Amino acid sequence: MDAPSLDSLRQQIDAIDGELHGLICRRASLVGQIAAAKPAGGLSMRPGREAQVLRKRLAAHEGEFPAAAVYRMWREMISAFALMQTKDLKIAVCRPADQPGYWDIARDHFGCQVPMVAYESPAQVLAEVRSNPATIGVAPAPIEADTAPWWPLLASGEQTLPNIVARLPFLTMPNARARGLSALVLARIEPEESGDDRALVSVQASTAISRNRIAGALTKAGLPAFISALDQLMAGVHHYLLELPGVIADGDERLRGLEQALGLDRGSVAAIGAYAVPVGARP
Ligand SMILES: C=C(O[C@@H]1C=C(C(=O)O)C=C[C@H]1O)C(=O)O
Repeated sequence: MDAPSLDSLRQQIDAIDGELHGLICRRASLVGQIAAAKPAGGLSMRPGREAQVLRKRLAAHEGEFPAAAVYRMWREMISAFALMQTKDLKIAVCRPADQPGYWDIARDHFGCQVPMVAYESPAQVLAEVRSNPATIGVAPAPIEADTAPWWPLLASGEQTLPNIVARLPFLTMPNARARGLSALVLARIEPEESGDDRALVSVQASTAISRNRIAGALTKAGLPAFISALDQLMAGVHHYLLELPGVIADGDERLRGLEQALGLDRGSVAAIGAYAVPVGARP
């Protein structure tokens, strides 16, 4: 049998494009119905649900077409749908002059439609998020070498403070600048379960606490063992950032138990968010 002509192959591609486009429009109208059922005002974004949708696509993917391209296409759709639901959605990105990679990370996640604005420091990003409930922040993920960590600012419990709701990149894009960078997403919504998550708990103390003591206190409070514990000293106060499996709400009584087990005042321990565990690098 003769190989099909280029014309006929292109006709098949045209037919597929028509179907794909039609399906995207159908998806959009379902998102419209979901949006109508959500409470008015505030952010429509559901980071846990988004992570589930993306994990499902990546797990089901096979063939030569790159998984990263599938991922990027879904991110573009989901972000456009998020903007359809929250018209004044905006992304405030901490993109220091010498770190352009954070811009790529944000754009790979939030796509080409949602307005993005660059700021020099995490404190500026936080201020933007606090001044507008429809602004989402992107700030460098904490590292111990940081001399002015931003995450302790999330622990005061004030009304306009956001939560950490995602970690980026969820999937590393092959052509992103500065691969290896990680960022956290800040938004004024509660973190939600995706099925594989890390809760972030901040502990403030006037004296140093050993990792062993933290581990013992977590057990005593009925909390799971920490996966990592970052230790930062700022203005004479020790700040610990604990990563625990799952999602922990700020009102969780076990956090009060942790304060007691560590002999700390009420308010010294705070849940500052959670993120869906990224799938990492895939071709
Ligand atoms: C459609 C929804 O709104 C947003 C868009 C999503 C999508 O396009 O799949 C998923 C989660 C939300 O961020 C939803 O809440 O399900």
